[in-house]
Amino acid sequence: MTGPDDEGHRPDLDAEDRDGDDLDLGLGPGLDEATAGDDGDALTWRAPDDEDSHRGAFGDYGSTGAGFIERTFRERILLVGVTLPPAHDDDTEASLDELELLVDTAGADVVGRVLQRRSRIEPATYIGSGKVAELRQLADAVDCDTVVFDDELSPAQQNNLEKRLGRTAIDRTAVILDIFAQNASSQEGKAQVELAMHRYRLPRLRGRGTSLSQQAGGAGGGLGARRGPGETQLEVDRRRVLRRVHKLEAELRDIDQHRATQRKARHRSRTAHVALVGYTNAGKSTLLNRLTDAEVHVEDRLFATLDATTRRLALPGGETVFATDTVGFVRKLPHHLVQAFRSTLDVAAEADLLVHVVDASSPDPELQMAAVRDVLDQIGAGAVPELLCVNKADLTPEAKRLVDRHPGAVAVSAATGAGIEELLAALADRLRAVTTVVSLEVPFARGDVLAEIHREGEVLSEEPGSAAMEVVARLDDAGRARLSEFVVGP
Ligand SMILES: Nc1nc2c(ncn2[C@@H]2O[C@H](COP(=O)(O)OP(=O)(O)OP(=O)(O)O)[C@@H](O)[C@H]2O)c(=O)[nH]1
Ligand SMILES: [Mg+2]
Repeated sequence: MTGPDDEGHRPDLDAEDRDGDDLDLGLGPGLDEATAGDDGDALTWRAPDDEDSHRGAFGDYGSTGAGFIERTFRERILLVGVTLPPAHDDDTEASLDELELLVDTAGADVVGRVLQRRSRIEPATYIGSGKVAELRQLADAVDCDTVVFDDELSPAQQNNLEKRLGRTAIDRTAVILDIFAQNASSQEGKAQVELAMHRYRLPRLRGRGTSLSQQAGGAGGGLGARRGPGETQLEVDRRRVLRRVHKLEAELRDIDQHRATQRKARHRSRTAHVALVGYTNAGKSTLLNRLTDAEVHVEDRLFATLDATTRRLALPGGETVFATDTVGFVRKLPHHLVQAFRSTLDVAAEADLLVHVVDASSPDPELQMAAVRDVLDQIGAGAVPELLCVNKADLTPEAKRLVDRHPGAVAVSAATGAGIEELLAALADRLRAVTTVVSLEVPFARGDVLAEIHREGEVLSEEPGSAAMEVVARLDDAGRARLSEFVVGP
């Protein structure tokens, strides 16, 4: 989001056709309704060539990361949190601590925070109107550029707050989207983030000021930006964003198809698949690097990883599994991101086992674990068996306490390597429990059956016995049933 102009106001705040409540389109419906109208537009509207670049409708965040937070200077930010029953102020403070870390990661400075205890959210302004006036005074006094609210603001709330505060008001979602935009590096990651940003911004598009054609200057003012008869600038803007949304959706569908083909190949090989999941900064990438030669980028930064990396991992006993590192979770992970990152997150839903990595040194590991399970439920991975891996045991004795409280959990330090052998042994054990390893005896003459076992499952060992070939293989229930006459043991 752009910073204030010289008078300390965003230009679009003064646009007369901005009436917040009229613009409250809601997130999903706003998109659908506009989507429906977009097909007709295709006849009268030709995109200028530059539309294909990553230059998004609101700036260049596709490639340079410029998102919601100004990057030419460090914005001064005020945080606002509301305590709703049954939560306590401590919970709000903890959430604001995390928001402060997010804002810092996005590259801005927090200059103060404001808390309000309420029985419910004020529909028009999120906080009470007296509090808004107080907030305005404080914002003026500390000369802040932007106010960040800890929960998602509706487009109307955001609009009303900006009018009354005389400065940019954004929410936690925008901050997280901003960080994702800065960190995306692969083509897929960039497309996913840009899509999430557009979907988030679409219902928040405003009449003037933020006009795309005005912002894009000469390049964007081409044929496509011309208004049709009776069409407002806002409609033109929406149309353009929707075109971009559709293009990104198509691009991601292609990538997803490619991914599905890879998945099918892995599935055919019947090799078990383990996904590393967990809160952001828990040490998932460090752990994958420790377990394999993945060389995934590791950083003491939130959301360092946005792409899934898969590597083969050898377990004690000789079998090999696939292990995938993936994007970290956070409390109140924006719904738009979860949707846009669907194909990346599917890895968890399709895994045979999740290794849930938790940072024992974080302020509240149990809360982070709960947040991770929330997101897992959201992405359809709630029922996948989980092995809890308590990481950063080198930093705190809390790791041992967590393991005691969670039977089956393993404490490790991905950084030092302590506990890794125990983790691998536990992994092998748990995988044995979720897929079936069976022993078979196949007459030497039945090469066809041997071939079938190789096709159906993963052969772990194959040795000639006295009377027949002795095979140990991982099979699913159906394969086991088909080959039952050769099965001699579990
Ligand atoms: N002391 C200590 N630090 C660790 C350990 N594991 C990871 N770290 C550090 O924690 C930070 C985050 O590690 P990552 O592996 O990037 O964490 P991640 O879960 O992949 O994080 P995101 O990809 O951002 O979600 C880095 O600075 C790591 O060096 C550990 O066992 N002990
Ligand atoms: Mg990572």
